[in-house]
Amino acid sequence: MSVYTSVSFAELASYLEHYNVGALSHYEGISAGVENTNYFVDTDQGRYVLTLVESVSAEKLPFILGLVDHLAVNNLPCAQPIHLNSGELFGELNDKPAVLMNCLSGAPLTKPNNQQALVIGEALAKFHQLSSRLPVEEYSHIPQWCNELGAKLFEKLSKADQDFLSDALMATGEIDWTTLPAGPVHADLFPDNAMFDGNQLSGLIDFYHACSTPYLYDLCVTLNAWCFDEQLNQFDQDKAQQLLASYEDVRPLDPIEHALLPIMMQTAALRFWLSRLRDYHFPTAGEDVTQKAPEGKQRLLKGLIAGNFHIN
Ligand SMILES: Nc1ncnc2c1ncn2[C@@H]1O[C@H](COP(=O)(O)OP(=O)(O)OP(=O)(O)O)[C@@H](O)[C@H]1O
Ligand SMILES: N[C@@H](CCO)C(=O)O
Repeated sequence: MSVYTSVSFAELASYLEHYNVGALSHYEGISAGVENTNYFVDTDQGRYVLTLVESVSAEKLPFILGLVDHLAVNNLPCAQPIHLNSGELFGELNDKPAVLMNCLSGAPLTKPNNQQALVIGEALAKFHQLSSRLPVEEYSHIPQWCNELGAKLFEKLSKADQDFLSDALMATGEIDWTTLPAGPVHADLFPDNAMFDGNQLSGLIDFYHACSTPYLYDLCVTLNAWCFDEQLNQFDQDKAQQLLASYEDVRPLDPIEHALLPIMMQTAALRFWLSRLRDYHFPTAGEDVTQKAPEGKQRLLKGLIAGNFHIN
């Protein structure tokens, strides 16, 4: 469970008076998630999810929540922010930006099956089509981000990992990102950020990594996360092909995107190896904090570089 910021019943009850959601009856910390503080909130009108945003600053929230609103209004299944009585999409509670969302049915996935991967490929392509109508804001150049974080982590690594990191940074740094179609993307569409009722997608959640960057990067984050089993160290090529095909049924890739798919999968694996190393070596203090193991992403990156994990 990740609860970095504790909230009392009285504090929450008073905060909810800024919304038209009824009176608080019960609340509990959510036993999942890594970066933000989440609570289930029950009122006499229903169940909601409150997020105290720890991972990004309040200045980024108009972009992030504006994107979610745009997707939801255009019928992409996703959690919808509840407006405060003032019309705002977020408020402040215990010095943290606070977002109240509708509570989706179903559960986040741990081990997605092929049908669910197919559903997510289609949803992601629709996401990209819809977001391409929005302006490119909050552009994120992932290789530069990796370089900066890699430099901070370097001295914490073994000699072998230092050499491995240097080679990976050099190889992934060679992509020309300016040629790739880009726009606002989710950037963290792991199975635990998709709520499913059986094989039906009830909604995408956790948009706090959203930024503008190439759509291909977002697709590769998703392919890596849905098709590589970190425990078994297995890349499911069939599942990856199905996810990619369902994506391309909606939004076919450009030839340049096809050509850069393998190296972009390496970039996406590198990005999450580094962020997990950061969380391990520079942990954020909290009451109860979940971490994900960096080794899984490093094994994925090694397999992608060796050419053992690929999509035909
Ligand atoms: N709108 C929602 N409806 C139902 N459950 C939700 C909703 N939003 C979040 N949850 C629950 O809360 C959990 C944690 O949410 P979330 O993934 O956003 O946390 P996080 O700390 O930002 O995650 P991450 O690990 O990706 O950084 C989810 O796994 C899900 O069980
Ligand atoms: N989805 C990320 C954690 C949150 O960004 C990971 O699995 O490392």
